[in-house]
Amino acid sequence: MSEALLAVTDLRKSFGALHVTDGVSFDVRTNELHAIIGPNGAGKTTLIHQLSGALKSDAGTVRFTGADVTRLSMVERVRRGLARSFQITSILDGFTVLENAAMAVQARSGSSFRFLRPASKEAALNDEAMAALARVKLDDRAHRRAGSLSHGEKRQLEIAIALATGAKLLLLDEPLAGTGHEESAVLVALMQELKQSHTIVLIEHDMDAVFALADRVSVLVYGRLIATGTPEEVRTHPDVRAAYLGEEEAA
Ligand SMILES: Nc1ncnc2c1ncn2[C@@H]1O[C@H](COP(=O)(O)OP(=O)(O)OP(=O)(O)O)[C@@H](O)[C@H]1O
Repeated sequence: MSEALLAVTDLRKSFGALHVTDGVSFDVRTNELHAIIGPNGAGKTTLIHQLSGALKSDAGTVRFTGADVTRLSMVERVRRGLARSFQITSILDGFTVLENAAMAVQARSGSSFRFLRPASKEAALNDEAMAALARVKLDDRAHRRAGSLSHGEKRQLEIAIALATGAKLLLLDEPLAGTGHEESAVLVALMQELKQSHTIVLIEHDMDAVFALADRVSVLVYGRLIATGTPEEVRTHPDVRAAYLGEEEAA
């Protein structure tokens, strides 16, 4: 767990006069779960968009597997294994769960299945898609319409879609938002398991989940990282307690 899979240096993004990402530098090591926390409006989602390529950075660099990807599009970053778990809106409700995952495999592999005849091509796509669904424990829902899934299951499907793209690093933006207690427990267990094989950058407001899952935590406040460390280091950091975790934690 030492090599940096993702290295972010002095990243910047402004909207008008508002410096939303204000010189952010951090790295994510292979096979770590790195959580980014911060108060509402701190700039977490903007940062994730800059990492995924959904938003162009004004300045700074993003390096992934040693290569500079700062100017690459989102599609090119996904091809290299940097995938954001897409919002629920990107799930195609009218298609089955399996078809949704298979489309992600196809988007990634394009040419790699070209030599197969159509029937075996479809079988190969479906095998990979089923493997991704099995990873998120949705294989028993494979033939249901995606629109019939519960909210939590849709979150699982989003993660399966990211896995099906062949992601090495998963960018997860508030996967627990809007989930109930049971759904949230399923997703936490899933992330616990996924971090054995994947590197994960997690944005999450649920602090119990963050402190249970994260190897390291970075704290973003007004577009700047005020601390990066183990959950314990961050929890006891005086600036973090003052700026973010609040009086009840500091008491
Ligand atoms: N496209 C945009 N144009 C103008 N301002 C924006 C834009 N996107 C984000 N902002 C502003 O940037 C700031 C950071 O927003 P962002 O959504 O990145 O924060 P966040 O930490 O993810 O917040 P939350 O925890 O509430 O999801 C906010 O003040 C927001 O209003």
